[in-house]
Amino acid sequence: MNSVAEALQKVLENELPVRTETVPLMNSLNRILAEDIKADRDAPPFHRVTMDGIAIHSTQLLKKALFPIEGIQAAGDAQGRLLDPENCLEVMTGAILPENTNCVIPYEQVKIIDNVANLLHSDFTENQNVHLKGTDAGKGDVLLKKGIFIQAGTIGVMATVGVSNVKVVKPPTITICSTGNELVDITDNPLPHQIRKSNVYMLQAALKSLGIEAQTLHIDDDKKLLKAALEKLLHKNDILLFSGAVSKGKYDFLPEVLEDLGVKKLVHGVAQKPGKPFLFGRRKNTFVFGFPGNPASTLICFHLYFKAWLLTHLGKQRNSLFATLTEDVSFKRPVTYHLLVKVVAEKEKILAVPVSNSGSGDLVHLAAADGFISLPAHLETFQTGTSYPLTFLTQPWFN
Ligand SMILES: Nc1nc2c(c(=O)[nH]1)N[C@H]1C(S)=C(S)[C@@H](COP(=O)(O)OP(=O)(O)OC[C@H]3O[C@@H](n4cnc5c(N)ncnc54)[C@H](O)[C@@H]3O)O[C@H]1N2
Ligand code: MOO
Ligand SMILES: [Mg+2]
Repeated sequence: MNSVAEALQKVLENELPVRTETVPLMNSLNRILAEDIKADRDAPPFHRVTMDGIAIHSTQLLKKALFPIEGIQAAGDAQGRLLDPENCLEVMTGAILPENTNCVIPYEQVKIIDNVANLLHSDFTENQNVHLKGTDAGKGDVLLKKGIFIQAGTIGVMATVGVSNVKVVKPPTITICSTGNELVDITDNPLPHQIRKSNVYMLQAALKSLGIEAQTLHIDDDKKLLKAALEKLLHKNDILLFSGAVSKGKYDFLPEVLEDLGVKKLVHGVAQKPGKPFLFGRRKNTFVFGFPGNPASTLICFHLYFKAWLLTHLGKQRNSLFATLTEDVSFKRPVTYHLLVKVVAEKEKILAVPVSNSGSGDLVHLAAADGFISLPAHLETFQTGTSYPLTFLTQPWFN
């Protein structure tokens, strides 16, 4: 059986062809940037006043404390000029610094009587309270690199350099398929032996938080129906996400039907808990992920294999993160144990507090976890204070 690292490697080495599209700026939120964004001028574009007050020339500070006011430079006014260096101009935050001045003194530190500003002290320096032109970036500098996830701050940067349409990665076409005769829709009243198909909604939500809308389809545990549905799905999609039907049951037809349809199985079975029967295969440029049906197995495999693969090929730089156990854990089987945890920040450490649960079918405690830490297969005891790789379930763009 594959180790987690081997399975991940076998998934990651499959190239996902990437398409791009240009969208209006506001439609780019939660998408991946597909072009570098450069500064169209210096940032800031002019010497920007950062406090409301008076602007003077700093050479006057040693000579005098009284500065007659010549006028006002407001934000939005074209650059004015101080005519007499012994005078001052009132200036407002956001204004361009007037010519012949180089120092801004806030109103709180002057007293104005009869249109003359009296400095309360002389402890000011050149460029004080001035955000100098080009401090943050020069014209032509790359401000945003392709491959980043577009968030509010990123939108702000693009707006400031006048990008109204932006090139982003086009999401792949994905269908999420549930399998199982026990499953009913969420609007149905399940009979005692039935459950609602929660995995479909969970996967749809996980994709949505990556900015991807997916279709859904339910297929009953029937080999012929599954084959007919799959034949169509393989033609219409870049990616198929299945939940269920990948294990050893009499009605777990997915592996066999995929094989019949020429889908090459590259992974089936991983030495991990949960998620042992995880399946990954491809037919040409259509990729199939078979997540084991138990909810925790489905969501953990989604993050560990599918998301890792997708983001890698969409050009997103990925972070690795470790979290420190807050209690001793033992797990005696020689497989990687993905332990659900709450994540707590304490001083410079990220702590992983185990979330007790009754196994991979326990959706209630899955929802209470922030993520999972992966405890290596070659150890049986994991002591308080030791650290392990953390995958977030709740911070979609972090890992
Ligand atoms: N003899 C063996 N039995 C099982 C093995 C094994 O190795 N040998 N593996 C176990 C493991 S581990 C898992 S995980 C499950 C995986 O099973 P399948 O992927 O075949 O999934 P199903 O049998 O169809 O369903 C399992 C479980 O999940 C529930 N489920 C399925 N889809 C949904 C959905 N959309 N929403 C909510 N819940 C769903 C389903 O009702 C079952 O309870 O197999 C073990 N068995
Ligand atoms: O994926 Mo299974 O948990 O190991 O039930
Ligand atoms: Mg099964």
